[in-house]
Amino acid sequence: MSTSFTSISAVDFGRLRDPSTKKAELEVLRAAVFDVGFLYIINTGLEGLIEETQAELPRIFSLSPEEKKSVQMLNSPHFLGYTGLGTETTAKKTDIREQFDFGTQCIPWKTGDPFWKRLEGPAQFPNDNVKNLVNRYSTSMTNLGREFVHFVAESLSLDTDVLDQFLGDMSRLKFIKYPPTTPGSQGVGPHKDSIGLFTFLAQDKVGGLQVLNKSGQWIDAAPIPGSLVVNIAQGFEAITGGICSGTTHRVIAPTASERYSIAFFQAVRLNLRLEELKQSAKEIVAKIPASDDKKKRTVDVPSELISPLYSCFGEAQLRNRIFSHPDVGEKWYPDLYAKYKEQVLV
Ligand SMILES: O=C(O)CCC(=O)C(=O)O
Ligand SMILES: [Fe+2]
Repeated sequence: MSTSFTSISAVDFGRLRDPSTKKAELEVLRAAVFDVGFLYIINTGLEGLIEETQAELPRIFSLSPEEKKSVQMLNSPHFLGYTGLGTETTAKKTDIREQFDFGTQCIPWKTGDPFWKRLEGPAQFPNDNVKNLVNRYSTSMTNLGREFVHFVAESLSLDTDVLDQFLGDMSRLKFIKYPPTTPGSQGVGPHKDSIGLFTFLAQDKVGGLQVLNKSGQWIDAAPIPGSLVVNIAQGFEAITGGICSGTTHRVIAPTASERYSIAFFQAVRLNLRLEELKQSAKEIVAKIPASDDKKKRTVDVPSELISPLYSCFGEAQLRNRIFSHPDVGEKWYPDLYAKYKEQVLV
């Protein structure tokens, strides 16, 4: 999707919420979502909560190694918990960051449910303060995310709630710390967000986030205090038949001080099947402002979400998680790990 943009637009939620300015701002939103795939949203009303949560991150990451280990992701069949430095690889290089993955509250998997439903379950919290903060932040982001997809639908002159049918139950929230390191190091390597419909990211003041345009240039997504950076994830890519592909991005590791960020991955409904998706997405795809040439374009990076190998989004996402965290995948899903290892994405 990414054209040769050289800057990233800011979409003003205040103007979207005001009937007298909404129409003009929906145009800005439409161009940002459908031509670039990356944008800032400002004036959401969540500036205070974002600031408060950012301010807590240094304290949370300075918990003792024992406290972190007690909530490690390896404990969780839902891929929720703490992962330490150097355990993640993107684009064949080791990422230099540590993370806590949480999930929004949901009805957990029970015996008899489909196997992929086990992706959803309780989060692990190191203490009650973190639990309260995570739940408060997640609730606000869930509401904001729903409001955002309503505006996206309206920007295409579609019914406001047309995208609601794709929303899932358990969104994922990730606290991330990048420690300072040698110049030119990889915080996280070039990637598209695999899980979710859209990602809503709050970065601190340090910088380092970059977005790839179609000419192969890395464009800085410089910090704007109180804003959220929003980008298309592979769920929305699938809904648009690949026309709106996720935009590749990366983080250059900081050199002088820690960098902290908070990523909210908006859930896609796990029981969504490919056939059902194609059918229900038709109306949306027809309205997307792209050339016929672009409409025919297939997705450039293989995506589990639109592969016929997997029965539904839930299975596709489970496969994705198993490979992103092979130690967790092999521990909790040994049979699937062995099966998926043999498959090549088509
Ligand atoms: O930390 C950031 O600014 C971006 C993180 C990111 O892209 C991701 O975790 O998917
Ligand atoms: Fe990302």
